[in-house]
Amino acid sequence: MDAPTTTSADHGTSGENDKGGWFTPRKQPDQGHTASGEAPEGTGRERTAVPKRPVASIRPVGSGASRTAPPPSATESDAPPTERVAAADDDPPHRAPLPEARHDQDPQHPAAQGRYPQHHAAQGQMPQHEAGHAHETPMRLHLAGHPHEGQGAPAPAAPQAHTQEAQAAHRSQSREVPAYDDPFADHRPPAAPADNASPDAILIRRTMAEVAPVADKVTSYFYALLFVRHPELRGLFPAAMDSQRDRLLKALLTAAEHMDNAEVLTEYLQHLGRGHRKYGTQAAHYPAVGEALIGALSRYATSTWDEETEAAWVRTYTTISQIMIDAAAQNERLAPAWWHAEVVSHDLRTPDIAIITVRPDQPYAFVAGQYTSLETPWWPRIWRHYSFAGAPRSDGLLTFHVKAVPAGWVSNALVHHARPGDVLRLGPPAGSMTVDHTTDNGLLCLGGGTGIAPIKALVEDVAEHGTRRLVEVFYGARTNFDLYDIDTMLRLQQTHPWLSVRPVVDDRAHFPDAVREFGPWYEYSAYLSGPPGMIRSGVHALRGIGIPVDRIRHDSLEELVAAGD
Ligand SMILES: NC(=O)C1=CN([C@@H]2O[C@H](COP(=O)(O)OP(=O)(O)OC[C@H]3O[C@@H](n4cnc5c(N)ncnc54)[C@H](O)[C@@H]3O)[C@@H](O)[C@H]2O)C=CC1
Repeated sequence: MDAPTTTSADHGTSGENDKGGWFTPRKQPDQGHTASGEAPEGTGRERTAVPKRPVASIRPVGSGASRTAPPPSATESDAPPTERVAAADDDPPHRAPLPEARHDQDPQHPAAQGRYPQHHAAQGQMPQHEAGHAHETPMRLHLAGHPHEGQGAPAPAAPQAHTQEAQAAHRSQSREVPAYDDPFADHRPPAAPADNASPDAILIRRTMAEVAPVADKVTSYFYALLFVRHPELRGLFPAAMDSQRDRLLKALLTAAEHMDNAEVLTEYLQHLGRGHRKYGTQAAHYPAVGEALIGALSRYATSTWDEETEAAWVRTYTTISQIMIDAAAQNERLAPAWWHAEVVSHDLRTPDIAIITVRPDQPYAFVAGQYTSLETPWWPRIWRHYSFAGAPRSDGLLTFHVKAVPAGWVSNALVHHARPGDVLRLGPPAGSMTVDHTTDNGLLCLGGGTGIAPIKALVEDVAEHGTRRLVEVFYGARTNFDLYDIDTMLRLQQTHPWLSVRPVVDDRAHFPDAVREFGPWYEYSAYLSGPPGMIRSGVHALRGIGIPVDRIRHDSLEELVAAGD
């Protein structure tokens, strides 16, 4: 997924715990993992030496109370904040009494003569490939409903070892919890009736309703307050605070709004807390963020803000931050905050799509279908999401499919500048679009464009488990040329008799409709990966052919929609 994650955020830094913030986390922060060794910014062919890890990342945490306050963490200096908001240095608003943190409430070119049918899946022989795109072996495509008859099961493969931590992380992610961001974006529950909502939730929602029309102003003011009061935090943010800057604020507000949905919220916040380790976020940063949050809300919710409301926000933010802090602390024992990964191969498949393989500096456990966040040396602190284009490998290498999109900083750097020897940074694996090995349902997979990457991983995962499961892959592209990885998919089809691959060329965005011509799909679980619009129409098409929503998996639409790079 080429979805940006977190150019912003979140994380401030530094805060010394005893500096009079209105909120003091109950647990004192552990020594943080600050971002360090950032490569010089540039757009050219700078080569970057592998930065040294500043701190051993894995260590016991102990109880929160046993942790000690960290030294100031900002190791990078950056441009001063450009956001200026009137009264940014106003006196802080009236503060409600500090609450105790409530730990107990933790809650994818064949040649142009290709004959892939337009708007429906291909049948018959594949056209030959153009020069530079590998083999010319015509391959016969299966017809839906027949490809698996009389075919044997694939040879069992050795089970892939995963670390306890990766498995735990995988288990912990339900469909209801997108990997990042708004946990309710794809499955937004109906708002709890006012009389079922907690008193704090009612006050929180009242504030949210008032500030909604001026959300942009609240966002600007929030960051201005944060950086003016805590300029040391600015270095943890990207040099350019673009449209993604509000992801932290948005996440916090979303969480606050759904405080009554403790189960989903807790899982979301724990993931959010773990994910923020790669930014160098420390427990002591949370008060600064909380102050800015309250400051911005109180400034713009003028007609509804009162002591009671502020107290509700303080309690709510305290709970939110404590869950994130605890989750990050627990994760410190299990995994590094981030990994360095050296580019070992760079295969430019089309003028704007590259298949990039990297070697992490430490073991990197993940589950097929997941994705990671990735930072390049050219654009420090700008992270983007990419899916692993394969199941875990014994040599530990990881592969990504990257399409350079207009104005895409990270994607253009990766496609047009990255070369073997360059060193990237990776965040932890995330995502729940993974194979459920507890059933023997068939897999109906739709991969649009570079969205074919995680679909390939799912196919490899099924192959490694050695079970007889039918896998039907529809590979959508706007032109034949855009089927940049069809060779690989067809080779997999030749190897695995249970696998059927159907390229679907369509430039009118009707790709998902192809599945309607095949089936039936009653005994299948569906997996969707591609542009947001494809996901939406795909879900619609799949539900229309009788696949229940709980058997349809895809990554967070919220993240895909946010993809600008
Ligand atoms: N690189 C990666 O690891 C991953 C990328 N993605 C996402 O996949 C997308 C790939 O973009 P491109 O390769 O430029 O894809 P694209 O825009 O060329 O579209 C790919 C296919 O989806 C169909 N499609 C596009 N919009 C549609 C709509 N609204 N309704 C129905 N069908 C539609 C197209 O007709 C085509 O068949 C990006 O949004 C990326 O974020 C998703 C998962 C992994």
